[in-house]
Amino acid sequence: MHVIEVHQLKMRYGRVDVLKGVNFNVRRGEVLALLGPNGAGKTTTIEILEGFRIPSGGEVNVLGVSPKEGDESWRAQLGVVMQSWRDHPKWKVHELLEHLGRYYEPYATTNRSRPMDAGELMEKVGLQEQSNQKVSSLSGGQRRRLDVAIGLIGNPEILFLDEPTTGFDPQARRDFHEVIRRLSVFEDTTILLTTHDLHEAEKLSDRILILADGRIVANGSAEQLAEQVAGASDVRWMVNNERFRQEVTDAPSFVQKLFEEHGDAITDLEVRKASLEDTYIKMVQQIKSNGSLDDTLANFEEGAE
Ligand SMILES: Nc1ncnc2c1ncn2[C@@H]1O[C@H](COP(=O)(O)OP(=O)(O)OP(=O)(O)O)[C@@H](O)[C@H]1O
Repeated sequence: MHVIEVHQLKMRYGRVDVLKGVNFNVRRGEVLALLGPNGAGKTTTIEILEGFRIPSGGEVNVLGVSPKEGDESWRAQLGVVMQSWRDHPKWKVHELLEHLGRYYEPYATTNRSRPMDAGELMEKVGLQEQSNQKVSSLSGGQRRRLDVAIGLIGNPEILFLDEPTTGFDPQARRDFHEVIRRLSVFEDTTILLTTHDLHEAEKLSDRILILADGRIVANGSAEQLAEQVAGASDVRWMVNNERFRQEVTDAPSFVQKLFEEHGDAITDLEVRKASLEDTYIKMVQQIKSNGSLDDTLANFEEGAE
């Protein structure tokens, strides 16, 4: 079942078309990463799904409801972590979470208890030591952990995270990844996140969408995206102390031919699969220089979930 459906979504600010017809669906329990260069329209897309912006065109459904018509009980099923919040400075961390949690009490269901326990949540996001601290006294990374906790307090069906790990130290990042994995596996929470950290996207998500030039230009797992870009593997080798390097699509047969040709003269052979970063950079560069993707890369939307 699709809990998010986006069809021909368009958004125009003044004379600029930021979204030119975006299509994608998300299944329950899926973790989806939305990637794209600065200004591509990721926040715009997420905020339309949250009901905070009205699109210029197209159809959007979140839990079967058009966000602009979503009522309080619809909203209570969503968790939202926006790009930056600087609110509630005088509240203590645990008081704020308990206070916000009370809003969700009437929306508990047999399948989903609401709210989450504030104490357990603080532990989950690593804020137990700051429980009695005022929000204004938190560091940037601690404040971001609180933002994530605020997004989770209502035990949401769908969690929207806009660059959630900005300012996280490596341990906080790892803890956060664990929280997301557990939510997806044990709570069947659907998660849509934006990030500029491609390792994070690769590690966390079941599926990746790349938004560029107002459209979804890639849609698939990190491996599927790499396969769609020509030269999916990077082969490096040495023959007679001379270094060689080539990008190839079929690494095993290329390496076999190398050995047939040079035999034992080959040293230092290395085959590296294209990383998500390689794929991403290649796709975005191609769009910048051509205004579109090559035919080989185009029409991802045909196969969009
Ligand atoms: N309220 C607005 N009025 C006019 N233009 C806007 C508005 N909000 C966003 N934009 C423009 O729309 C484009 C997309 O912005 P958006 O914040 O959605 O991009 P993004 O992909 O989230 O970028 P980033 O990675 O930098 O966060 C940008 O060019 C931005 O300047």
